[in-house]
Amino acid sequence: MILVLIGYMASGKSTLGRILANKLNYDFIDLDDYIEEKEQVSVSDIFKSKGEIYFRKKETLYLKELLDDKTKLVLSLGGGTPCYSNNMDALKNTSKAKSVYLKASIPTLVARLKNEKSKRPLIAHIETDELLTEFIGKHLFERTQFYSLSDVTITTDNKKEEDIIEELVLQLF
Ligand SMILES: Nc1ncnc2c1ncn2[C@@H]1O[C@H](COP(=O)(O)OP(=O)(O)O)[C@@H](O)[C@H]1O
Ligand SMILES: O=C(O)C1=C[C@@H](OP(=O)(O)O)[C@@H](O)[C@H](O)C1
Ligand SMILES: [Mg+2]
Repeated sequence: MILVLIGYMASGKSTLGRILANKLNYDFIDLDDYIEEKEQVSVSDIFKSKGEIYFRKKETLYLKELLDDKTKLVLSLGGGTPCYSNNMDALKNTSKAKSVYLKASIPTLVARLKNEKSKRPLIAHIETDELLTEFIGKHLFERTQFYSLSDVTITTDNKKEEDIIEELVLQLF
């Protein structure tokens, strides 16, 4: 089984994925970290030097590699992974993978992302909270059609990490 965490930037995929894997005694891989390790360059630097399209190609390549090779894995995707190439089809078409959408509201995402813009190239240049709110609103609207294809959806607003994990385990098994 590969449990795949999906959701917008700062929905908690990387943080919760690590905790979930630990609880289940599964391996944990964060796709962004995996790409950085394989390419020997940070995600931000890939966007800067090679551009987003190059990043999306690598993201698809490594997602498929992990889906083929791994089992007993919690895999946290990047926020854009389900929305490019045929990545969501690849997830839906393997019986090995179960996908979880970590749903968070725009205010929750803004509150988290305003302090963590620098490591996220798509929003690093956005200067005010108002502009960030507007960007996230439109972007999340475009992406929700992909996120909603997940097998399980968990709302995460105002919930502690441990409580989300508990809910997740109950829904998954
Ligand atoms: N349930 C939660 N409650 C409060 N803060 C959270 C929660 N989940 C994640 N965070 C915080 O939000 C930020 C983004 O989390 P992260 O795991 O990096 O998200 P993602 O990988 O989805 O972009 C981090 O600072 C993390 O500590
Ligand atoms: O939403 C996106 O398109 C992206 C999200 C990031 O991951 P997180 O969702 O973990 O921030 C990272 O993959 C890259 O900066 C692009
Ligand atoms: Mg992450």
